[in-house]
Amino acid sequence: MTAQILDGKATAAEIKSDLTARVAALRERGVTPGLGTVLVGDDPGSRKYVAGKHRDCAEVGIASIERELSATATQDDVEKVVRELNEDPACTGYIVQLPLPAGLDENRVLGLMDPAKDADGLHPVNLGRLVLGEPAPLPCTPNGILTLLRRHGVEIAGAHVVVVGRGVTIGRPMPLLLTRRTENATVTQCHTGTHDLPSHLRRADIIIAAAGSPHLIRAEDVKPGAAVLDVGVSRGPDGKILGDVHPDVREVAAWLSPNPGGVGPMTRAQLLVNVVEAAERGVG
Ligand SMILES: Nc1nc2c(c(=O)[nH]1)N[C@@H](CN(C=O)c1ccc(C(=O)N[C@@H](CCC(=O)O)C(=O)O)cc1)CN2
Repeated sequence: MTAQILDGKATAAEIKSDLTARVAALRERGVTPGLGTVLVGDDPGSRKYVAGKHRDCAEVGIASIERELSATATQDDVEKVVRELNEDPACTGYIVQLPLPAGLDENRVLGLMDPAKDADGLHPVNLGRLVLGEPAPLPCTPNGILTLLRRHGVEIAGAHVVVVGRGVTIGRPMPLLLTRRTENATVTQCHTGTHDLPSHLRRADIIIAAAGSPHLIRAEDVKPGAAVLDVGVSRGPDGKILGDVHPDVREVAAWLSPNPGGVGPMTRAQLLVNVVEAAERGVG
């Protein structure tokens, strides 16, 4: 078996094309959605992701508001920018690029954001709403993964999904989305403390690998016919992306998300969806 590709790049392009029409409709009503980003420090990966977000904005007609702080920025400096974006009427939604440099309190920064402008769905109020099943902006990578599966016709209802990872952007919220009544998946959450990871992986219909551990998921750990989503981003000595999934998995899985070109573009597309939805809510 050779896996079919879960093509994030093509799916994100479809989403962006739909959003372009919705943004044009908003602009006709005098509303220009604006995405703010807060980038702290000089991590090249974070810089690249933020630049990509603004390129996407330009593509669909969303205005960009960029705030950059140096690696020596203090907690107060970051919080000041967050307060400014909370008050800025041109900013419909914004994100604080994670991770923040060591020494800064990420949770405190996220908690200071206006939940109505939280384009990442990572504010504690919005994560709480997700737990309670109330409407909220959804975290971009988990929601992007669901969209990617749905648009390729991969059955989620009744599937046994193994999520590997427990970080705030993917691992924690992913099972919350998958176990909603609209999705009806059964989830096993694994992490660095899990004993005998392969025994869990082998029972999965869908594997979501977000551990940041290069080639952690090997072909022999994957049930033939499973769908495998590679979310991990590590870098080889040449700077190229090394995903969590070994390339041989292609011969066993029925569906595989490439990395790059799979979940990453979907994360960016879902961010735009959150910004446009916030602007649409604003006009009623
Ligand atoms: N505030 C947030 N911080 C972070 C998030 C997040 O959702 N919100 N997720 C990740 C990084 N991320 C978005 O910010 C992100 C990661 C990857 C991509 C992407 O398009 N990747 C490309 C490859 C790019 C490359 O060559 O490096 C791909 O997969 O094709 C976009 C966004 C952590 N921080």
